[in-house]
Amino acid sequence: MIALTIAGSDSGGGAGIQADLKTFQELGVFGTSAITALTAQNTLGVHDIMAAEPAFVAAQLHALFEDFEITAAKTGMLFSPAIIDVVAATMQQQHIPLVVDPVMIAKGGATLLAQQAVQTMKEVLLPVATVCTPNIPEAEVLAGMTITTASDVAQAAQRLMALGAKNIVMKGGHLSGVDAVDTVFLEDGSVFTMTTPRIDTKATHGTGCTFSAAITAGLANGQELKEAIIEAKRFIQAAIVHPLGIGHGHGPTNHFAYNRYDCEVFVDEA
Ligand SMILES: Nc1ncnc2c1ncn2[C@@H]1O[C@H](COP(=O)(O)OP(=O)(O)OP(=O)(O)O)[C@@H](O)[C@H]1O
Ligand SMILES: Cc1ncc(COP(=O)(O)O)c(N)n1
Repeated sequence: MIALTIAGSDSGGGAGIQADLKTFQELGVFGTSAITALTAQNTLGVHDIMAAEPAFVAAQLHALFEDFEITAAKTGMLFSPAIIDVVAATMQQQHIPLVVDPVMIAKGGATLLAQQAVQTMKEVLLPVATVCTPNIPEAEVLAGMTITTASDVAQAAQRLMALGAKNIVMKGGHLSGVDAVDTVFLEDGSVFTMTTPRIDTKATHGTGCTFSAAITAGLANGQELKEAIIEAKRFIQAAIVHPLGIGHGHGPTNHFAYNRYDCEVFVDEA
């Protein structure tokens, strides 16, 4: 099976294209990539960004879809309105599941999505998203509201679905509490939460990239969306529980942990 990631390169290897390809590999999927930007980055932060020309992003996508039977794709850092336009136009023509991880700001605070690109993301990318996986700050920006309670989470998810995203995973990594709880809103109206113990660690660089790549790998393998989302939560939990101890800042998660450790994900249907 073949999956595609459309995202930025993280020279430090913990997030972006590198995290996505490692996750695809671990989950038994052949990974292809269209790179939207280069970042000079490590676990301490982003030093510099060089965006790709939108036409070159289009050229990469054309080369991939011309030759490969890609069965699922994901987006990560897209940086500019023009790159989002290219990606949305391409994905509109491809009838495969698309996971949109609406990456905006890196852990260290660097801007990975230009301010003026938020509107483009809402207008052209969310309508082609099979599933969108915002963290709380991203959901606040896209839904245009503050999120503090569970009912805010539900209202924000409804707003993103109204913009065209078919299914939503609201990630709870940025909330407080003893557990890391994600809430999933599916197209058929069903809602469920996924709960794992919150791990007290600094090694959470690229958690969102890894999680969305794992969902994409599951979809590429032909799993049902719900099954792919729950399996992705198991994957990211294993990757956080067993950090690698690399770098001096927010270290990368451990993409090799999944097949070696068994983590429980508690699923609660609302
Ligand atoms: N400390 C933690 N312990 C357990 N699970 C966590 C922790 N932090 C995040 N997660 C889980 O990791 C996944 C990614 O969530 P998160 O909210 O961190 O995404 P993100 O902010 O987009 O990540 P990033 O920007 O680092 O790529 C979610 O399933 C979330 O519940
Ligand atoms: C190329 C790229 N894509 C995504 C992230 C987000 O990951 P994080 O929020 O953990 O910094 C990143 N830092 N770099």
